[in-house]
Amino acid sequence: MEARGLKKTFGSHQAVKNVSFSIMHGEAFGLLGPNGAGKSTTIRMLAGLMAPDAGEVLLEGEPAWKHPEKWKRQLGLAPQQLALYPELSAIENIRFFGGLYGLKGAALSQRTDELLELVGLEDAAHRIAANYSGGMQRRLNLAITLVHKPRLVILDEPTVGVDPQSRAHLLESVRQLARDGTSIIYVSHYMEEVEALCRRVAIIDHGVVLECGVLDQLLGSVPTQLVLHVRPANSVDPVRTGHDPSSSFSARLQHIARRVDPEATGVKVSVGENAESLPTVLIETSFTEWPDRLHQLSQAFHADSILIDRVESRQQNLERLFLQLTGRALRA
Ligand SMILES: Nc1ncnc2c1ncn2[C@@H]1O[C@H](COP(=O)(O)OP(=O)(O)OP(=O)(O)O)[C@@H](O)[C@H]1O
Repeated sequence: MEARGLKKTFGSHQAVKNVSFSIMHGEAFGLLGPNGAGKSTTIRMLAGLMAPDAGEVLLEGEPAWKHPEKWKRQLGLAPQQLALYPELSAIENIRFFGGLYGLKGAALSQRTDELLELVGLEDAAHRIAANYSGGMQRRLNLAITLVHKPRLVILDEPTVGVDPQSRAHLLESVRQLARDGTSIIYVSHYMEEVEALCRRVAIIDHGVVLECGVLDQLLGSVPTQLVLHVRPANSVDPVRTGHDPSSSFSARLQHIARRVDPEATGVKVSVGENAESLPTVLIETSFTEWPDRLHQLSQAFHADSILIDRVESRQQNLERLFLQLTGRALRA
């Protein structure tokens, strides 16, 4: 499936300005962005629930609107708002929605059993959904989405507000789907879920795709960060005795940092960062450069009687990629 140049405006608000990406057969694709980025609007257009103002959705290279039956059969959307009947049990819900897709008899019974097992609701199968926890309702929502065995499943924030047990169940169900060859678009603002499930991602903000590609490659463009926790080697530590304000130690560090990195491109001194309120030194470089930088700094510190207590490596993750792309935290 491909989204090509999708646009959507509500009144004067351009919710989706220009969104393009494609999902390949059998892949788990993450659509990531903060609240209000335009994710739900995009997937509504992908699922044919909303017409774009411009652009189009392609299914196997053909405009999807030309084949509405195929579009409906091949796609399953689990929306953020639950789409189930609370007064029916899990079995009744699955059977009802299965019936809408023409399933009946032994095939419907078998599919119902498979789905109850996939989402782990066998024990609660006969209880009415209104009495389920929020997480169990989300799991039933997923089962209903899958009833017609769609080849592509779109999951819109499937774990928002669910308990840890249901979250684990949902994530395992998604992994199982992926193992079985179902294509998945996983929409979320939980970076760790997208990192755990998806091979490729698109990062969307203010209605545009900021980055799209293989997750590992995108993360490779995030600079390596090492935080050096340092202290003066002298036992009569001026910082601790109060004779010397920590700013003077900080000034020593600044001086060394500028000697090692005159352009101030990758070595920063931050004041009062660690538990002892001592300054820390941040090295930010490409993956290949950090060993040289660390070596230069440790030699300079040694010459100036400064000890490195600890070196902490910060993870290259989606949170930092988003920060690099937008200058903002993803959760903001
Ligand atoms: N039917 C609508 N009418 C008016 N504005 C809308 C409508 N649907 C969405 N919007 C607005 O469009 C923008 C994008 O909304 P959308 O729901 O697509 O974002 P999102 O990335 O899915 O965020 P969230 O995770 O909060 O749902 C938001 O500013 C939202 O308020």
